[in-house]
Amino acid sequence: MIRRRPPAEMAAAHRDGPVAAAQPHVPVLLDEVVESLNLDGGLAVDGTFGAGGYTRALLAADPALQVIAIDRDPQAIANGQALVAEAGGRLRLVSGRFGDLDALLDEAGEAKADRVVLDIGVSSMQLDAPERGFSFRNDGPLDMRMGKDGPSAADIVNEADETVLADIIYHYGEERRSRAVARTIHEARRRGRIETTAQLAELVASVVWAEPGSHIHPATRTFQGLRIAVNDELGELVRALHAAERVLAPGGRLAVVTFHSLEDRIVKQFFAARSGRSAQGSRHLPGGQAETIRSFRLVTKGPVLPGEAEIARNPRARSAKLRAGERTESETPEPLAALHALASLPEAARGGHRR
Ligand SMILES: C[S@@+](CC[C@H](N)C(=O)[O-])C[C@H]1O[C@@H](n2cnc3c(N)ncnc32)[C@H](O)[C@@H]1O
Repeated sequence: MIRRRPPAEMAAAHRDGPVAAAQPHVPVLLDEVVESLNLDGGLAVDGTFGAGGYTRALLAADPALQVIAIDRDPQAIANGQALVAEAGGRLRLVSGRFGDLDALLDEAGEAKADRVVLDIGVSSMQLDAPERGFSFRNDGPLDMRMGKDGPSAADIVNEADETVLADIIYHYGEERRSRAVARTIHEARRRGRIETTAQLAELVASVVWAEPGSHIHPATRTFQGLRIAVNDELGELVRALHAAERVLAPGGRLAVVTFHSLEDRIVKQFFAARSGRSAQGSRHLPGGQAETIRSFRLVTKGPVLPGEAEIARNPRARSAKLRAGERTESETPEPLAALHALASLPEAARGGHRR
């Protein structure tokens, strides 16, 4: 593995080097991500620019690397302009969704990439800004959109059928009391629109009780479910994995960091199918044999987890998992239908959101 600088030195460059600055979002598994990408010049795509933590480290770790960084949040793009200026022509910042990664690359005049990295989820800046409506800890409008387009959480909470709400909260939030939560919301909205995060958190807390000894707020799972639905987070992830598979040059690498089991299951199954570790996605040949197209070789055999020191420094890292693979020379196989199914709600919920 070509490592241009040892991780400690790289981290120091990341903190103190010419492209270092105060950061509101602490990057998770940073050294592990950079190492898993095995940088060697060419073009890297950071699909989740956020506060620029990964992009900054990639630029610092490999002076020959060009980076295209994507984010769907206009605020992240605006904040990133300072880093674009510092990077001396090596960084292009693109507004868009990582699910459209290949189309965005095409628009930037690039057909292939050598590295793709995704750090799934919300940034601390998004979570901590009450006006973005992601958190029940600070009252704010019930928005939760990472971009500024499409229905907000308030639209879904106030307009979706009760069964659709229950499905979102159950499947994307993994909340066992989903039906009770959906019923309570349905009844409350007859009295008026639910507009703020505190209003919703209070409604949820009236029917979901904190587990004994748990510090988790009773509304955590409901908020997670709504956030995933509002931003189509799992659908975006599935589209991005397939897009990365199409754009990566042979020998190119894909690294993905996830923060909960729904996301990790998708990434794990993708790499398992594409590296031939599971039969999913095998093509059946005449005569009945199955042929698996191995489009990736696993770089990480299992998930890479943060160490105790990182978790102590940054508690948000505690549920992070990194998986990485290297693109082989094989053709790009058919998309994995099973992954799209994993990202979708059951039939009842599809299209059930009345606008
Ligand atoms: C966890 S943060 C990334 C933090 C970044 N790695 C850093 O070190 O600063 C995730 C970012 O990805 C963005 N994002 C989430 N889903 C996206 C999507 N489908 N397309 C583009 N950006 C997305 C969010 O807006 C957020 O800024």
